[in-house]
Amino acid sequence: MEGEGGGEGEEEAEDAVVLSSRLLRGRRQQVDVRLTRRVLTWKDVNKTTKCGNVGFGHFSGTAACPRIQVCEIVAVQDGDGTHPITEPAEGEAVAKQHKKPHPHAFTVCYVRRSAQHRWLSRDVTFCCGHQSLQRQWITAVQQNLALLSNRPRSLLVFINPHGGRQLAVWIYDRKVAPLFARAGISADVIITERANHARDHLREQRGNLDKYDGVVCVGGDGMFSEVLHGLVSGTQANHGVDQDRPDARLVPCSLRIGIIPAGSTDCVCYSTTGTNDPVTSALHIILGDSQPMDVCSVHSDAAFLRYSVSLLGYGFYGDVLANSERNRWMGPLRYDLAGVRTFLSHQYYEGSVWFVPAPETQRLPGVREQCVARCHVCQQGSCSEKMELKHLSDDEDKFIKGSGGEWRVVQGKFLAINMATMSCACPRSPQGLSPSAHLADGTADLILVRGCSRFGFFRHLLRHTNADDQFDHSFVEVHRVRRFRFQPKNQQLCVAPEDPSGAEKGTKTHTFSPICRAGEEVPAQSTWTCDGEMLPHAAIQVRVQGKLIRLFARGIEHQ
Ligand SMILES: Nc1ncnc2c1ncn2[C@@H]1O[C@H](COP(=O)(O)OP(=O)(O)OP(=O)(O)O)[C@@H](O)[C@H]1O
Repeated sequence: MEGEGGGEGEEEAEDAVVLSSRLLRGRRQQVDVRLTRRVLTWKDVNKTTKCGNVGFGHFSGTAACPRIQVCEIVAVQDGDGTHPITEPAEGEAVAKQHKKPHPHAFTVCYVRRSAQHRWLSRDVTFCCGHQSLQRQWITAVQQNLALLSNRPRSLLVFINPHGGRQLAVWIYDRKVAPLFARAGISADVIITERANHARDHLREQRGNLDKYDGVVCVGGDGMFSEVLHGLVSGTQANHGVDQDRPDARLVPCSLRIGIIPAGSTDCVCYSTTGTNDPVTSALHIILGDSQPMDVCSVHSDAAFLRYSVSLLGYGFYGDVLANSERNRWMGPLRYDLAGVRTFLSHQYYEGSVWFVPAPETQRLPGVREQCVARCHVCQQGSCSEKMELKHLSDDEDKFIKGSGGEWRVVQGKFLAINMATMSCACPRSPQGLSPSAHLADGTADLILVRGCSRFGFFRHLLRHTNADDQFDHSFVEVHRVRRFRFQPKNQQLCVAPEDPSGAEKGTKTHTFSPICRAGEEVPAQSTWTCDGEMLPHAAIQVRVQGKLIRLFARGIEHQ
């Protein structure tokens, strides 16, 4: 990450003062302003507060001595910052417009943290005594910013005008484009005209994407999935990798992906930034952070089906999606309706689940340690990302062949089989489906919900929305896995059990519900939901591909 020094000498260089002047902050406040390679800071000359003696880089910012990390500066420009993107209060904006700008002012736009992981862009304006000093300051800050090599300069942006509440174009034009422009990012924008437009464009143009530093999708998880498929498939095609082979080691994508949330769920965005706020996401993109992410490749016996980064769900979640697709016209409300219907049907499905567990060194789910920014679990083996990927894959093979790594099997009747490659947090479930799942540790969490009472299942679901442990039920088991297979028991006549133990043994046939009556034939197979898209196969095999993509995101910061 930018701003992290190497040796002592380098740290000293980063703390050496690049420029220091007495300026006016706004119109009246006299401040001493200092710029190092890492930090811009200032202190009120009329206040006696000590801001650190040697170099401003060593004190933490206070109200009296604010401090901005250079790597969190969005832009510097001349003028007094009457820019609409900082969204000042209405009266403030009007008042500012009527003020005559100071002739030698310059404004620094930077990231400020707000509650619940939201980032805001804020301006601070300094006024210089003469033009040459103003130019000196602007040039010095710009030169510092130019050293931040991770920042994107050129982006390809796809906007889905039909996602979520159909506000994607408005969100991009009003909240994101002005920030990109201010940060000096050029963007080629494509408003999609049909489903899979973005995916097909990325595949077809895969030879012409070198001019971009990344691809941004403005939409929901479905839109992200399109971009993911376009980039991953294109990369494999470029490298001659046959993605139909379930054992193929996929080549990581070189382009990073940015997500501007404008969908119904925005789970990928929420799980990687901690919020679903377009301005926050735009700022993550501008700062050029990199969050590696695991991707699951999903195959049927015959061929490649899809990639997944969040939830593969069979049974409950598969049925919710199938039911909700019929009511797309209802918008996000369709998920509530489908959720209630599916819950009331209380349907379970029989089959066999095989999995290769992750090595014991990798923490098991249940330990509520969240994946956070610069997560030490995901950073294990801190060589280059490509080396790390090779490392993981080699380990994986040894592990699978080795004594502790054989496939394990669980058979039974399941209300839900979920495989979460990330926490799957979203505004409705802030902890997510698997709160301690990691974004880039090469594993996924397999959550098996066996037959249980309707009340028990309700309690389990309810715990997704609060801080209680949703795995703390006798009918839920969780495994951290690297590979997974599912085979449904075909044409099984399923009967909802009153007694969960009866369900486990498959003996009890008494039913309790007017919705699912005794002896009523229910479909023997559910469908899979793969990151919100339906899969037409019940029998699948899945492999976690470690750190296959990178997002423009920092991960969730401690607050
Ligand atoms: N121009 C378009 N017309 C119709 N469908 C589109 C278009 N562009 C993209 N799509 C498809 O729309 C689907 C839904 O889009 P998106 O994910 O943006 O919104 P959402 O489904 O409301 O949100 P979420 O996936 O977060 O629940 C995606 O599967 C995408 O392939």
